[in-house]
Parts: sequence; C-alpha cells; structure tokens
Amino acid sequence: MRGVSDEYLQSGRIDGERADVSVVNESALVDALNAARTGEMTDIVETIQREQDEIIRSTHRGVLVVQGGPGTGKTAVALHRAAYLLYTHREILSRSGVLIIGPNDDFLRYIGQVLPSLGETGVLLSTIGDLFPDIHAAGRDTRAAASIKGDQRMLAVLRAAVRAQQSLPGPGVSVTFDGYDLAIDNEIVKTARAAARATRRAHNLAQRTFIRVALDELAAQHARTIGSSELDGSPLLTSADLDDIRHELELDDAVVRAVTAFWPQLTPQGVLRDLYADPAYLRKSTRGWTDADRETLYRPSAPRPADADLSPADVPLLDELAELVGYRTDEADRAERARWRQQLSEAQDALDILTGSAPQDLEDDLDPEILMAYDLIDAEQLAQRQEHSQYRTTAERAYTDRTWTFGHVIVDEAQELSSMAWRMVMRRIPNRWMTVIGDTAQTGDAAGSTSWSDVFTPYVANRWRLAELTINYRTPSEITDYANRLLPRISPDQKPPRSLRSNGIEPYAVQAEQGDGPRAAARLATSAQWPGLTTVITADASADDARDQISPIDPDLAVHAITSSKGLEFDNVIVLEPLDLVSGSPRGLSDLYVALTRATQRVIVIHEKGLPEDLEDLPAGP
Ligand SMILES: Nc1ncnc2c1ncn2[C@@H]1O[C@H](COP(=O)(O)OP(=O)(O)OP(=O)(O)O)[C@@H](O)[C@H]1O
Repeated sequence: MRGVSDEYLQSGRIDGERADVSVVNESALVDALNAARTGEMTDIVETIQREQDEIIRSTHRGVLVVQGGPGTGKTAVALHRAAYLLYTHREILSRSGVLIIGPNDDFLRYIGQVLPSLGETGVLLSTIGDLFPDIHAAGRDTRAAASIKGDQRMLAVLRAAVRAQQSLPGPGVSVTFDGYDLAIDNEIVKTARAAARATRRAHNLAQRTFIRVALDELAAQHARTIGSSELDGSPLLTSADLDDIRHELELDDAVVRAVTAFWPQLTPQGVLRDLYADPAYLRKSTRGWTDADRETLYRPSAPRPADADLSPADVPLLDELAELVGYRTDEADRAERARWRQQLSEAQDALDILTGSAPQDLEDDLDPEILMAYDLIDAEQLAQRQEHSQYRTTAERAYTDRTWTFGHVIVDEAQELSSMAWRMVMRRIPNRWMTVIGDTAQTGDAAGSTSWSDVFTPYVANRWRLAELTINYRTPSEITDYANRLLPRISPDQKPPRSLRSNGIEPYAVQAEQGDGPRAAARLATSAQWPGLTTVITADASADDARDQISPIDPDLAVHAITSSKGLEFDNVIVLEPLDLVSGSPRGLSDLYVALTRATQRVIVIHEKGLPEDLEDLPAGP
C-alpha cells in the first residue's frame, strides 16, 4: 500500500488533453505519480506506457539512444529494459552480464532496488569513477580540469607520457659485471628501444624484448672487451662462450636493473600521478599546450591512500593508460599466469632437491609437515591466486576484471560522459549492443556531450538509432511551464517535454536577507511540514556552506549540490540562489533546468540576489 494523501489524489490529475496522450491504466498511473517519494525508485511494471514499452522491448542490436526530457521515465525504462533483456537473452547475458553506468553513488543507491524487485541480480551497477578495478575515485576536479581531462587531446598526452618513460641514458652510465665496467650507452638503448617499439605491443609487454636486445648488445660489448686478441683484435671467444656470458648477464640482477631503468614496468596510477606532479614531465608530454592548461592539470603528489586524490575524470585516463602500458590486459594476464607456472615449477624443482631423499609414495597421503611447492611461493601471490577462484556471480567477476566485456551496456545520464569516458565504456562492449539514455538539454559536465551523433559516429558510423520519450511523468505542469522557458536557450531544437499532470501548486519565490538564504530555506521547510521528501538544491560550490547553516535548524533537511542531484527526484524542492547555479558553470542554465525538474509536487525558489531572467515573474511567496 502506498502512502498517498487524499489531498494529493484530489489535486493531482492527469492533464491528458494538455499532454495529448492516451494513457494506459490511468487510475494506477495517477496513484503511482502522486505517491510521496521514499528516496528509492520503484518499478513501473503495472503502469508502463506505450512509448516506454516500445523502447523496453526494442529488438535493435546496435546502439539505441533514448533521448527524453526530465521525468520522461528514461531511467525507469532503462532498468526495465535491463530486466527484459536479461530475461529474453538469458543464455548469453547471464554469462557475460549487463553493465549499467549511472552518474553518481546517490543515483545508484536510488535505483538499486528496482532490478532485485524485478528478480534480476546479474547486473553490475557502476559509476564511471568506479569502473577501474580497485579504484574508488573520490577526489574532485575543478570544472576546468574535468573538461581538459575529458577531452580527446589527452590521448596524445598519455601516449607521449608513456613514450617519455622509454628514456635514453646520459653520458657515462655503466654497470659492473665480472669486474669490468659495461657501458650502457645511447647506441645500446636505442637499438633495444627500436626493437621493443617494433613489436607494437603495450609498453610493459614489450619490456622483455627491450631487455633481451639490450643484454645481447651488452654481451657483445663484453666479449669485445675481454675476448679479443691483443695482437690483431680478432675474437678469441667461441659462440658457446658468448652464450655463457649472455646467460650470466641475464642472471645478474644489477645488470638487469640497470637496463630496465630505461624501459621500466609502469602502472597507470604511477604514470598519471607523475604526470600531474612533475612539471618537466607534464611539459614534455603536452607539446603545443598553453601554460594555463598545463597549470590546470598540475597537482603535487597526494598523500596515501593511493586513490584518495583520483577524481572520476581520472579513471578513463587510467583505463587508457592501462591499454598503453599493458596493465591487466588479457595478454598481461597470460604473461602473469606463465610467470606463475614458472615460479611453481622452480619451487617444485627446489622442493625436489630439498626432499630428494624422501619416499616418493606420499602423494595419496599428504603429511602436513611436508613442504609443498606452494610453501615456497610468496604468500601474497598465493592469496591473489585464491582470490581469483573465489568469484561468485558474473557481476562480481566483471567488477574485478578490467578487461571484462559485457553482453549489453546501459548508460544512464549519458550526456554527462566525456569523450575519454566513452572510449573506456566502448572497451567494455566490443559488440556495441547498448542502450544509451540521456537528455542533451541536461548536460552539466563541461566535457559532456550535446550531440548524440558526435558521440556515436566515430564508433558505429550511422548504425545507431534514436528513440524519444516525450511525456514528463514526474513534474506537474505548474513547474514545467517555468522550466521549459529555459529550453530555447539550452537546446533550441528540442521539443519541450509535456507534463502529464497538473496539481494546482504554483511555484513561488522568496527574497531572503543578505547571507540568510540557507537559514530561510530551513525555516520554511520546518514550518511548512510538506508531505514527502524535501531537499534544497544549490550550486556545487555553495553546498557545504548551505549544509552548515541548515543543519542546526533542521538536521533532517537534505541538501544536494546540483551535480549530485542528477537523476534523483523529491516531492518538494527548494532551489537556493538560482543565479549562482546559472553562473556556477558554463552549463549553468542546464543546471537550473535540472534543479527545477527534480520536483514531483512543488518548487520554491529562495534568493538573496536577483532572479534569472526566465524566473523573474515567479509570484512572491510569504
Ligand atoms: N509508466 C510509468 N508509471 C509510473 N511511474 C512512472 C512511469 N514512467 C515514469 N514514471 C515515474 O516518473 C518519474 C521519473 O522517471 P525517471 O526518473 O525514470 O525519469 P528520467 O527521464 O530518467 O528523468 P531525468 O532525466 O530527470 O533524470 C519516476 O518517479 C518514475 O517512477
């Protein structure tokens, strides 16, 4: 039984004529739309509308883009489509899994119950910031930094950053071997580097070639030094002698270390951290950039824990670097497995030597006191191996595997993804069977997209299809009438979504005293006691301050920064200082549009400054 007040049922009515639609299962829909919100999304199985159902059951096998204004049910449709696909393609999708990407943790919590309520668990929900195993990107970027990090030009920067690690020795670099100095000079490193680059493999995977060739060169150099006749310089060593030298070089840790300094093993995290923290490295990797842009990326090394300072915009860069360096790729995994087998067999050899005199018939009746091969292997590695075998569901396996490819990917609030984020997502879905949900009028991220064609043409040419949702189920027409005024300036080609219902509750504005806005919001919410959930929405930069001022008056009144209110909804929304929302970002008008359309019942605007042009005629409240 839903907690619906009588007042709502009487005042909330379907404005079918205005919305120009025929509504399926009207009375149940009225109930659902007027119900006070709980902070968790509910399923819409009983009241799915025709335009929504067509999308949920679409048989399109490429990229299906669902564009629709606020409150048109995009998220609801996305979740029901996930459940529908998992049901109809159970065979494939239960093995490969479905990935749903949402804009932030609050949003994932909000939708988290819908799929289990539909009986589905084989879905991995993630934000972009969580899509790289073992990283939880909790840091924040300025808008300028996020915008640069999301831009495709970072690709060239990351490539240059990895290449810069394949360095040349300065003069006089040498290592002692067998009592002689071996010179590690430019020639040797250049030869080895050319061979490694010619493999066209990722950096870490090409390191073997680099070391092999460098050691060949060093062996030849050493042979020249010790093995030529003092009389005429002719070689005195046989090729077997040369092989021996080569073998000994390989076993000499100091020599191998000295060589690998010029082609070190890299981690994506290490490269990114050094790139941001080392001005010379940053400069070298960003040829042609302005100093101001470099300055925006610059960040001194952060304290541990290692990922505390990483932001969501860093994660696609880590993923790109992982490809470039060969980190947690299939190939790297294979190499890792080969190393493991090698270690195991070396351990076994050592064991055989140790237990050479022991009886051989122990296999069936193992004595726990007897040393096993596993005992000789580093405990940490052993733990890692065991971790691999403990995976349970497809979603859990997918979560810990960067190279996992899904059967279907759904991206919600897709307008917020940057170019670099799309590259990361596309890596997870080589078959390109995707449902992409968004509204280009709501784009808030400066690196986000305002054109679906720009996003998808590079990946699938024209093999993407657009479906549209046109009815706003969330926001009553009293509010939408104001919100839609912003559209011509945000997205002139877009048809304004039509509200399905009106509720007779007119939005109004309250002028607050200078410095008193947040407290005025708290006092209003406390005295009004509106039914349902109430939240205050502010510009990102003002959220902490608003929270500090509001909580002593009303500790239960929620405050959302605009960025974290994406995709959510509340019965009553207080928009605090709309001019700050508008001026707070280059996409400020979109932010204001999002704020106004979070409400299911009422909107109140509280302002110390003036009102934005489109809201100037809001009636003044008490
Ligand atoms: N057919 C339906 N029956 C009942 N409720 C519905 C229906 N369609 C949408 N809704 C409700 O309308 C509200 C808005 O839906 P949803 O959050 O999916 O919209 P959206 O398009 O994702 O919005 P936004 O872009 O603003 O985030 C939700 O409360 C949802 O449950």
